[in-house]
Amino acid sequence: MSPRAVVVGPPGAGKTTIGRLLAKHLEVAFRDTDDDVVRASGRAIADIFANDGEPVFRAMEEEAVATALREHDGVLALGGGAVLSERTRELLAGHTVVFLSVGLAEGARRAGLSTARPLLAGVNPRATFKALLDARLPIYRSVAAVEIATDDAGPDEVVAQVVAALASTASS
Ligand SMILES: Nc1ncnc2c1ncn2[C@@H]1O[C@H](COP(=O)(O)OP(=O)(O)O)[C@@H](O)[C@H]1O
Ligand SMILES: O=C(O)C1=C[C@@H](OP(=O)(O)O)[C@@H](O)[C@H](O)C1
Ligand SMILES: [Mg+2]
Repeated sequence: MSPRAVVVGPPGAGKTTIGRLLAKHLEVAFRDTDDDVVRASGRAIADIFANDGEPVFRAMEEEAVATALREHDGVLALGGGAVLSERTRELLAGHTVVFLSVGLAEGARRAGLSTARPLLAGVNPRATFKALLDARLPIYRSVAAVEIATDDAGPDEVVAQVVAALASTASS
C-alpha cells in the first residue's frame, strides 16, 4: 500500500488545502500528518513546540509520517518541516512526492502570523520564513518528482496542475 501522492512544501504552500481537494478529485481519502500528531498526542502543535520543544515535535512527526506512508493509500500531506528528517527523506524515496512551492511574499501572507504555526510566531516572521525557504528549497526538490508553483494560481487551478503533472509522471 502506498499513497497516491505525498504533498510537501513550506507552510502556506497549500499542502493541506490542495491535498484535500486532490483527494476529493481522485476520490480517495485524505490524511495530514499534522492532524495525526495532534490526535496521537492529544495536544495542539503549538503546545508541543512551546512546552517540549521542536525536537520532540519532530520525533512525533517522524513516527506519524512513517506510519502514514505504511497505512495510507490516498493523498497524504506532510507538515512543512517533515522533510528535515533524514529517515523521512529515505522513506519518501519510491513514493510519488509533489512539491508545492510558494514565494516569500505570498507564502508569508498565506501562513500569516498564526500562532498555530509556532515556527513563524517569533519577532520577525518574514525573516524566519525567508531563512526557512532558503534552507529547505533544495530539500523539497530532492524528494519530489513534481514541482508546482502556487503563487499565482487558485486552489482549483493548482489541483488541475498537480493532476496533469501526475498523469505525465505516470506515463513517462
Ligand atoms: N493556491 C492558493 N491560492 C490562494 N490561497 C491558498 C492557496 N493554497 C492555500 N491557500 C490558503 O493559504 C492558507 C494556508 O494553506 P494550507 O493548506 O494550510 O497550507 P500548508 O498546509 O501548506 O501550510 C489557507 O488559508 C489556504 O486557504
Ligand atoms: O514548516 C514547519 O516546520 C511546520 C509546518 C506546520 O505544518 P504546515 O506546513 O502544514 O503549516 C507544522 O507541521 C508545524 O507548525 C511545523
Ligand atoms: Mg498543512
